[in-house]
Amino acid sequence: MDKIIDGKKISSDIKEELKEEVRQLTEKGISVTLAVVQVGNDSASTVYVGNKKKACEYIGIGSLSYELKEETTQEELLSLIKELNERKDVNGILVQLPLPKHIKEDVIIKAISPEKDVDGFHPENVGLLSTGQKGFVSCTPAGVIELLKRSGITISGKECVVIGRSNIVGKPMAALLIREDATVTICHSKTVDLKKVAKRADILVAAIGKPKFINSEFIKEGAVVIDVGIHRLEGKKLCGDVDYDDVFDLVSAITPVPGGVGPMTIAMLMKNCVESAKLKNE
Ligand SMILES: Nc1nc2c(c(=O)[nH]1)N[C@@H](CN(C=O)c1ccc(C(=O)N[C@@H](CCC(=O)O)C(=O)O)cc1)CN2
Repeated sequence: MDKIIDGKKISSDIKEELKEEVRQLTEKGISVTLAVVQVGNDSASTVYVGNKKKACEYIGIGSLSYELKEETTQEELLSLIKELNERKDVNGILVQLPLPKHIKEDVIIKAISPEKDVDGFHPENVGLLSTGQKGFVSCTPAGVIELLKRSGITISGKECVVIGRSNIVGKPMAALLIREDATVTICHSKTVDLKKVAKRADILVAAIGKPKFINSEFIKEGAVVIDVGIHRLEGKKLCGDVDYDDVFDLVSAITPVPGGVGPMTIAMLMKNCVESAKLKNE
């Protein structure tokens, strides 16, 4: 097993597999189309949306692009989603987050048809995951599971600690680890003695949103460390929630930032798009 978990390589393997799958679907007359919606011009979102469209193009997934201005109202966005829900030629809808402050994310997420919710954010899909049923799973945590499995890291029976309880990462991450038969603890800002709890982890998932917050004092020797954070430091260098250099000698495996979990988010989105097209044509 490599010590550095290469998300770039693993995501690129997944994209190759999906390319072949889409080729076979096309032969059967099944097309895959993702509608990509961005409201406003947050620079990071523009990069992510651009990378999603590039991935679609590479795999052979059609993409429809909607670049809406910052002042777009919630009603206008809801009306676009209604139109996309009804379109027979669209099987996936993605609304890039964060949305401008005047638009309620939960209202928008709920408006997307669960069958087209390739982000896995709709409460119906979240409910299916937490009750152990089939549905779309949020791409970042799904990507973490895929990284672990494809790196030969056993999850079953392991003590896993997830730091962060967001609806998009922390909570679905915990549900997925439970589904893989891990023993899971979720920590958050009110956790008493975070270092002590984190040090229990065989697999530690950091999704706190604080640059280089996790140092060697949080790590048990030999732990696997998965860093979900992405922060742009002054001078534009990227780092994660984990102080990579400080923990490196202690861990048995670790995801870098960039090149770890980030690229997996897009690969898993592509996987969900292909899945939704297959389900529609069953
Ligand atoms: N509708 C959604 N919005 C957002 C999601 C999401 O899954 N669905 N997740 C994040 C942003 N995100 C995808 O949209 C995302 C973040 C990071 C990466 C990535 O590949 N990161 C690279 C570094 C890229 C860079 O140079 O900035 C890496 O870690 O190697 C992909 C997707 C919030 N919004």
